[in-house]
Amino acid sequence: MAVVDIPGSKSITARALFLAAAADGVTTLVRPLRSDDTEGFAEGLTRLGYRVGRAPEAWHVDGRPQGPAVPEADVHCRDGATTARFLPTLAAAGHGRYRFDASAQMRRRPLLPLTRALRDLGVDLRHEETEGHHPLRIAAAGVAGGDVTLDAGQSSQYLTALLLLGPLTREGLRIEVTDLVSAPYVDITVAMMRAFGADVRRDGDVFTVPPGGYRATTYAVEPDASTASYFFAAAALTGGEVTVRGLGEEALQGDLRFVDVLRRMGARVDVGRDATTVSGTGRLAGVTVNMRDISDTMPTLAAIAPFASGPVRIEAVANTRVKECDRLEACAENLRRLGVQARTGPDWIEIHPGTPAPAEIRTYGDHRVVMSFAVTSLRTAGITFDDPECVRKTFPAFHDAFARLRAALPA
Ligand SMILES: O=C(O)C1=C[C@@H](OP(=O)(O)O)[C@@H](O)[C@H](O)C1
Ligand SMILES: C=C(OP(=O)(O)O)C(=O)O
Repeated sequence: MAVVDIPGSKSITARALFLAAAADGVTTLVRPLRSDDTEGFAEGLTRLGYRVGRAPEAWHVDGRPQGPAVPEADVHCRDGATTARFLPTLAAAGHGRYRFDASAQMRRRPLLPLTRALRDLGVDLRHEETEGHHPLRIAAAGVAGGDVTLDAGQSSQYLTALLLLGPLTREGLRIEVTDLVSAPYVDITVAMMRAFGADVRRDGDVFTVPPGGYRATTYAVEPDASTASYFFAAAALTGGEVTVRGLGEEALQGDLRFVDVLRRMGARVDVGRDATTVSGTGRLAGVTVNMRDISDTMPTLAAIAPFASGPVRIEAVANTRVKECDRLEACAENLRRLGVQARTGPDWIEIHPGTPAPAEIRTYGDHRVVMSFAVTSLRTAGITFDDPECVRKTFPAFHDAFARLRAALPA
């Protein structure tokens, strides 16, 4: 039996940094995630003139409701889509000239529906090279607010960015959403905005956010539920038992629902008040599952799928093609490298039972490809990675933590 402490949620840390920066007063973030994505977010805030103190257990942010403290800044968002989509939106509410760029990987990822919506709201925003991609420049002069229509069918982060902006506008925002993927992430956003003193109303597809800003607070960051999926999958695969502390009934993150998929496949699952336990039963059934709400866990399921007694089909995950890499193709390609049959369609992947053979996994710089196939390696000797350290994006100490887990699970 293993009891695991998982690092803080990337999504919650990123939102908390935005909210803290925009709030009136000093916010304390307890147990934030320390990883490339969140350090990059904090670094971006520092570039914009915010004071962010990063002590080991807690981060302290001096909020500035009036916006960035510097009239000009050049911000590098690294690989983080939360940074690359939320920070320009925060800057737009201030006054100054700001340039944002990102890594080659993040430059390939889209953000046009968001930048279009910001322009519709009167923001002077220009893409420097390719329309809808980083790098971009903003001549910020505050945002009046008003009505805007948004297609968030490719990424919920566009909607999160606009919602976070709402209280910082002069008149508030009314956002009509025509499509929405990864919906539980929007629930995280709304819950956290409320924790920072803002009001959000939802009536079907319409979100209304009145003006009024945010209040500083002390905010404790939950463990990351997407990261926890590798540890839960490991229990289901090996017949071991894994308890993740700090993720229970009250968890904000939709990705905790991954345990329901494991339960359908045959694992025993107990979601308690403040912890979740998965026990493998030796049974792993095939399953057809719609993962539109929890697609960060698609690679986790794909990586244990060959060990199921029947085919595993994962549907409604077209958006995973515009993540750190094209995850549908990366998963299928790597499964085939292991000698497992896998097929993909526009928004699905189907994996057949098989016995994975040793191979090198092509990671495409995607942390989730590494962490997912590390689970496969619990039952397949000789799996290596061309870039194992890309886990730094969300979990720099993953390999040590996973080695400890391996030692605690049935061989
Ligand atoms: O808002 C967030 O923090 C996130 C939303 C999801 O992205 P999409 O909405 O682009 O699917 C998720 O995949 C990502 O890891 C984090
Ligand atoms: C898609 C991911 O990250 P982001 O979109 O925040 O870069 C992820 O962590 O799986």
